Amino acid sequence: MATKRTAPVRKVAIIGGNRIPFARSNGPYSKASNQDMFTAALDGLVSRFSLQDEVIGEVAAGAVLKHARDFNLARESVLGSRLNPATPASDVQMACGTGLQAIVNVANKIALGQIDSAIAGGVDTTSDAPLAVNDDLRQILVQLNAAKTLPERLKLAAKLRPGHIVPEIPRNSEPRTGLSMGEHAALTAKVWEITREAQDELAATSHQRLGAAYDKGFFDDLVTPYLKLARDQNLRPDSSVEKLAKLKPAFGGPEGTMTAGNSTPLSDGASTVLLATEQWAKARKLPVLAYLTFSQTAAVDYVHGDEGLLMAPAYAVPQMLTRAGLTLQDFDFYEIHEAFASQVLATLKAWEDPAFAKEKLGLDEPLGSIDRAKLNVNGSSLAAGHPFAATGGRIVATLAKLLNEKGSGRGLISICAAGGQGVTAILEK
Ligand SMILES: CC(=O)SCCNC(=O)CCNC(=O)[C@H](O)C(C)(C)COP(=O)(O)OP(=O)(O)OC[C@H]1O[C@@H](n2cnc3c(N)ncnc32)[C@H](O)[C@@H]1OP(=O)(O)O
Repeated sequence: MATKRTAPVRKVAIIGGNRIPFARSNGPYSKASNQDMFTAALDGLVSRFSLQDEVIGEVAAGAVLKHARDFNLARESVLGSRLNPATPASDVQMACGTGLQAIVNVANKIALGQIDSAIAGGVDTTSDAPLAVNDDLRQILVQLNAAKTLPERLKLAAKLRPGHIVPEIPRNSEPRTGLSMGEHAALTAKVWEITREAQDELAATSHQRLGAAYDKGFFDDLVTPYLKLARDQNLRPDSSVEKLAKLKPAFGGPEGTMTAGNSTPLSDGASTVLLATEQWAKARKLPVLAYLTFSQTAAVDYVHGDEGLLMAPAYAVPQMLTRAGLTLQDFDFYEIHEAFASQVLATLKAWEDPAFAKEKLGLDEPLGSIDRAKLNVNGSSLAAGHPFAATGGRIVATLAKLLNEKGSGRGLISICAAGGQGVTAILEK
């Protein structure tokens, strides 16, 4: 492994975060739009850090499922918030990696001296998914709109058929394979021989830890109640391996090991993170929770190759460790997004596997195992839910606070994303 450590030009401080509790799809947020939820998360951050009428260097955010009207989602949310309207904003899209990628984008601008402060995050709703009209109807409507004469319009209107009203519903699947994320993950679970018991144990632990963290007030300054929800709706603190063992397979056929309990639920929610230079924070007497020091993206060829769709972090993390001159064991906390319990376990197994190290990573030795007591210590997506683009902000704010509480140390973030991509980062205190 290389030992050279390349420091950023300016340190990127994480000041804090704010999110709304995550809800289950078609639940309490079913009437809220992406803009409603992201504005609520943003305004909660404004209140928390007294940012009323502040001009922030940039707000970056995204949503995986977006209506056409949300082409400028981040900017519209800024205009709907109490930030100064002179705050510029940009939209980001990297599937489930969107939130973390938005954070990395603005962190890089801070490091390079282009801005001094930023807010980044994401939002998603599967309740208010954008339905599209089918291609034939779209063509007729576009032509109707352009038609100049009544006969032209009548001729086009005569082409309308009852079947045209069937909408195109966005599918939670990969366009190039037609398989859902869950079906892809089930293939990977089989390859890596991930057992049902191991998945259920990870899921139960996630619920128990998230519940305990809420009980001890960990989220009091990270989560703002919204639409009568004070905690993540999916959370079942009394979750147990015995209860989870009773659920029937959801992916991978009748013999499949993946269930509704060890897969993330479809969710709605939004998150934000405040980042800045140390000087900006000092000028406002805002303590720094942690610093974002490294990040990495990677992608795998899941279409033609034998790679699992969600295995890109297995590549991004070793690449990042090499650049940072660190080993997988040099961390106090590991935040691995729980898209599915099987995906977390497959990634951990890949890092332990000598053949994967040699053949896929070109390394003499595997990365090795991690201390599981340090993994997702306050729960993760299986318990909290996973509104796709909002997960990165949830994880960064959680980890920064954990490091601040510890007073020192280092945390690893790993997020898998649709399209065979992965986004990872290192936070340090
Ligand atoms: C990069 C990435 O992040 S990829 C990941 C992207 N995310 C996804 O793909 C989402 C995947 N998830 C899904 O599609 C859906 O949540 C599914 C298909 C797994 C499950 O959907 P549903 O069947 O609607 O789930 P539902 O909430 O009804 O749960 C089914 C049952 O399991 C039970 N259950 C769910 N979780 C638990 C739990 N932790 N403990 C005990 N029981 C549970 C429910 O109570 C329900 O029981 P019931 O049938 O008696 O009412």
